[in-house]
Amino acid sequence: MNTNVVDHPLAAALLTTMRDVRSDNATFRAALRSLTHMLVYEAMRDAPVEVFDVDTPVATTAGTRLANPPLLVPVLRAGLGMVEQASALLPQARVGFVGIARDESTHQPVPYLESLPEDLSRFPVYVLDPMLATGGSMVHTIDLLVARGATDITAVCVVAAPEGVAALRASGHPVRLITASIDEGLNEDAYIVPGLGDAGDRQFGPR
Ligand SMILES: O=P(O)(O)OC[C@H]1O[C@H](OP(=O)(O)OP(=O)(O)O)[C@H](O)[C@@H]1O
Ligand SMILES: O=c1cc[nH]c(=O)[nH]1
Ligand SMILES: [Mg+2]
Repeated sequence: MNTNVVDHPLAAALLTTMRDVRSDNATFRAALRSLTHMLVYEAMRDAPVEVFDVDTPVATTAGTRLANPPLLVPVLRAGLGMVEQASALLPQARVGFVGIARDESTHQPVPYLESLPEDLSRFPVYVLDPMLATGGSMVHTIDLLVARGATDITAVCVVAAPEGVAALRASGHPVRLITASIDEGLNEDAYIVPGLGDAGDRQFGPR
């Protein structure tokens, strides 16, 4: 599995704002939006383009556009804070939704929403979720995508735990990972250390 840790001072500063326990909900959401911009920008670096003629006010020249705009899939709730910025960068992208809430005691993913196109065999798919902890929620999401024919999947996560990276790899699914950090690991509550807490709660308040 290909893993790309975005190494950039601006990304590191935004991640620091998100980690900081003193950042309020609005500050956290704003930093997540800006960091999503950087992660998606990096994730799309090698996206195939097609060339077409475009008329400037002066001449005709070669323009480019994405050959195959992706499907964006935010994992609710926390992934909602990433989708507006990703859509702004990719105005032709379609958006599907998956809702999963981790069980606090078992740490297993509990799915509650699935709204996806029937056939994903034609789309690159970008899954948006700030946190990859045990990997259970991401692997469940990717199971859904693969069942609909997806073969080109990118997980865009702000923070990943080594355990989550290993789970993604072990799933054997066709996925690559873009993240701003691979942290130390998980604590006894399966929270990422040092992490940033509960990314859903920090944007929207406790469930
Ligand atoms: O890798 P895992 O161990 O599955 O944990 C990661 C999941 O936990 C968080 O969601 P959460 O269940 O807290 O739901 P929320 O977004 O509604 O807060 C996060 O946004 C991921 O979806
Ligand atoms: O650290 C963690 C782990 C799971 N979900 C979160 O939001 N944060
Ligand atoms: Mg949460």
